Amino acid sequence: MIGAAFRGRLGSFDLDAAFEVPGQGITALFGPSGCGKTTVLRAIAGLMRLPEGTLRVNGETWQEGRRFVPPHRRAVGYVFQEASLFPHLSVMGNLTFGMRRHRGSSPIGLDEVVDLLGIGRLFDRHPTQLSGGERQRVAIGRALLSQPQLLLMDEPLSALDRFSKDDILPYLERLHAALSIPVLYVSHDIAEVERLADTLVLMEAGRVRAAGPIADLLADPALPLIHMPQPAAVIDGEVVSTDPRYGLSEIAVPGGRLVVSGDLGPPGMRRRLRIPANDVSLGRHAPLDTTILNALPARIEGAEPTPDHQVTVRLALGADGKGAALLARISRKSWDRLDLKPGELVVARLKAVALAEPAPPLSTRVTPAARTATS
Ligand SMILES: Nc1ncnc2c1ncn2[C@@H]1O[C@H](COP(=O)(O)OP(=O)(O)OP(=O)(O)O)[C@@H](O)[C@H]1O
Repeated sequence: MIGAAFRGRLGSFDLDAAFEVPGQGITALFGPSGCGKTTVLRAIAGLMRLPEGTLRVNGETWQEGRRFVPPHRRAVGYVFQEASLFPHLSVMGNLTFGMRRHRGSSPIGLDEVVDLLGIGRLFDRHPTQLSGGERQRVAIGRALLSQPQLLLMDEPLSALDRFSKDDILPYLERLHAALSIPVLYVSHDIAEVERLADTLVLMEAGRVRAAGPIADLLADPALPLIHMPQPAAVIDGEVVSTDPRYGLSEIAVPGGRLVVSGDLGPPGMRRRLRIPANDVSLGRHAPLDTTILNALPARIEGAEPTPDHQVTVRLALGADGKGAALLARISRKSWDRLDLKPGELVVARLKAVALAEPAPPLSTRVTPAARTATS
């Protein structure tokens, strides 16, 4: 468990942010520019001491009352927007600088980091000879080799162009799958957050508006995320089977099974699906004759009107309405014509193409089992 509460004033900015999140997985600190995300991260690293603060990280107290563990005594890896590599050192020199070998029960080895981040062939190069994405991968590797108990990432992709971002995201997903180190990830890009985060801390003007599992917050009618122009649901599932003849995979999700384009890996592999609300339509009956592969029963939980004559319908998959949260954005006219109401059972139709996360460029993903085998 990571419990943080910070209060203080920075110039004219008032911070009063408190949250408690799981001590594992990726937690995104998300919110508009200037809401205090970086300030919270710096306070967690101990780089800034706010007058009132409490911080506990997986059983250790780093700040409380007069107790303040100095930054160099906190086992934190920090990755900044721009990779701050030592220009005079090679990639290898940068990776091994400050490398700690024995901390915790399961130290991360150089080979494992190099393999996870795909940086083996860069060893002899200097930072000026690397692309932005490569530099950032090396910076992440260096942070991991300091054997952190907590990895802090402050908009690690924001200085990269779209192409480099797409290049590096799968590596972050691999880290997520392979390592047990908790990550606090600052971003104001919802697409990044939807793809990576397990938990979301939603910040607004120095306060924490909400904190919890990302799937819940995305579909919460009291929060602004569902009212974004293109809201989406994220659903974590597991590969059941693949069908190479049609290039499809079947994914078990809470409340049903979905057919997704592409080979998403061997049975049992965890996969995250992002389903834009605009790609979901609703009907009262299962379609008899359609090109749509996914038509699942779902219960209507509620509906939020939008300013442009549409309705964002909140659904829970499964006939019992106990499955994963799903969103559908439909026209106000369709909502009225079908006379839909909260509590009713409908059939949610999803376009198969809308389900796949961007195709993984790596032929395999490292699973937790693989890490256990190598550590
Ligand atoms: N040392 C400081 N002195 C005075 N004001 C500060 C200081 N550090 C940050 N601020 C102010 O605190 C507010 C929050 O800044 P912070 O960098 O934490 O926001 P952010 O959410 O990370 O923003 P962005 O997404 O743009 O990076 C801003 O208004 C900033 O100007």
